[in-house]
Amino acid sequence: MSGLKIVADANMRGVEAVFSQYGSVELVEGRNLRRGQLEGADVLLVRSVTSVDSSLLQGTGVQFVGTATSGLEHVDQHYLQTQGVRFAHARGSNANAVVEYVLAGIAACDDYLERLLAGGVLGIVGQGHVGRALARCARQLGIQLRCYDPWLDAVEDAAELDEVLGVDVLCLHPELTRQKPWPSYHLLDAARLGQLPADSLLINASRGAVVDNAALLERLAAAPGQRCVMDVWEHEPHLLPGLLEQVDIGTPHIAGHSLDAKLEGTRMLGAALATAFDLVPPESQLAGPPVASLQAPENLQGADLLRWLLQARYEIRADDRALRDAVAGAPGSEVAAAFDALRRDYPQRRELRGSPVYAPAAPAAWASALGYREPASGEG
Ligand SMILES: NC(=O)c1ccc[n+]([C@@H]2O[C@H](COP(=O)([O-])OP(=O)(O)OC[C@H]3O[C@@H](n4cnc5c(N)ncnc54)[C@H](O)[C@@H]3O)[C@@H](O)[C@H]2O)c1
Ligand SMILES: O=C(O)[C@H](O)[C@H](O)COP(=O)(O)O
Repeated sequence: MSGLKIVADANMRGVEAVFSQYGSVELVEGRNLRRGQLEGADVLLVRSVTSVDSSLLQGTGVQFVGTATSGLEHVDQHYLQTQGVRFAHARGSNANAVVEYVLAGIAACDDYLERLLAGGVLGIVGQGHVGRALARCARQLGIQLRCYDPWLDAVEDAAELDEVLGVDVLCLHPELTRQKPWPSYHLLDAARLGQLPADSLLINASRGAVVDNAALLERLAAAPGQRCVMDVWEHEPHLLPGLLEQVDIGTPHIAGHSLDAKLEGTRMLGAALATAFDLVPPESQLAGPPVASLQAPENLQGADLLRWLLQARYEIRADDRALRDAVAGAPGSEVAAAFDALRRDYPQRRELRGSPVYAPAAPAAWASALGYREPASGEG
């Protein structure tokens, strides 16, 4: 079956290259997608900003929904199932991008990188694609870990939540769920925020509502030594007034937005559509342009060298500045549009993983931890 009508979020990299072999591709703005725009559509491809449920799909002919994301709470999967609509997601496509974001955040905040390399402890909540990838990388860097994911039977470096809250750097990577007995919604409420060591770093790159944002604002006011990196916000694209000013680094939900991750998400959906409709696999290989090799400064070693490597491809402070500049002085009603615009027009970011890097002073384990490689001879 081909000649499909495919409606896709315009912010899905490579979507025309992959999907035009299966039919016509119409690009739409995902945040405000309405049922009327799905007239005649067979396939709907979304990102996290589109709620996919009966109010969007009822009465349409959509037979396949794909989301180029890991988080799935914007999709009513039960409704899709009852309607016989096939569903695909892109879990794992952006895991490494988030890992690189988290490490860049740690490296950019005070001396947390030094603390972790000197025996400090990294806590990870959630051991799915992102949490496991972060744990694997941290182990290879020699960092001590405490991991918590009560939904899984086997977790390496497992610890109870109370112990995980007591670490130097706490990273949140659960999916957003209200399901009992272990909901992640408001997992960090006022009481649990109060359990964090007063000089610890909290990083949330999962979903905003995993942390009670009002309680976080109070915590940051009451514990001036508490550091915080926030990529996701409760009720985004709206921000709780005053919260951005209190966090050390704030970004507009772009932790997973490397070009490499976006292309991989599109590729995964193309492969899933081909399987669902028994079509030939996508022809497009969807690789980003080659990246120039990196050469580490010879005078750097230890944490300074690692910090250089972590920031060579991704400057997290630039994303923080862009968000602050965009919302500074903007009336509340314009903050959401500014937040969405930053995501829509996000600059091309490449991953360190797969990059050619010349860093002879780096321990061999770092290359496998971070996934970079030695440049081939003559590679520029
Ligand atoms: N900021 C970004 O750009 C970005 C990028 C990718 C993913 N995400 C978010 O991060 C989440 C994790 O991504 P992933 O790819 O690892 O998803 P995943 O589905 O592979 O893993 C989610 C994990 O969370 C665990 N979990 C659920 N409730 C929990 C709880 N109460 N406590 C601890 N663990 C719990 C699950 O058991 C699962 O192992 C996604 O669901 C998505 O919402 C954000
Ligand atoms: O869940 C995910 O995979 C990420 O949060 C994803 O990057 C969300 O970004 P969006 O789809 O809205 O661009």
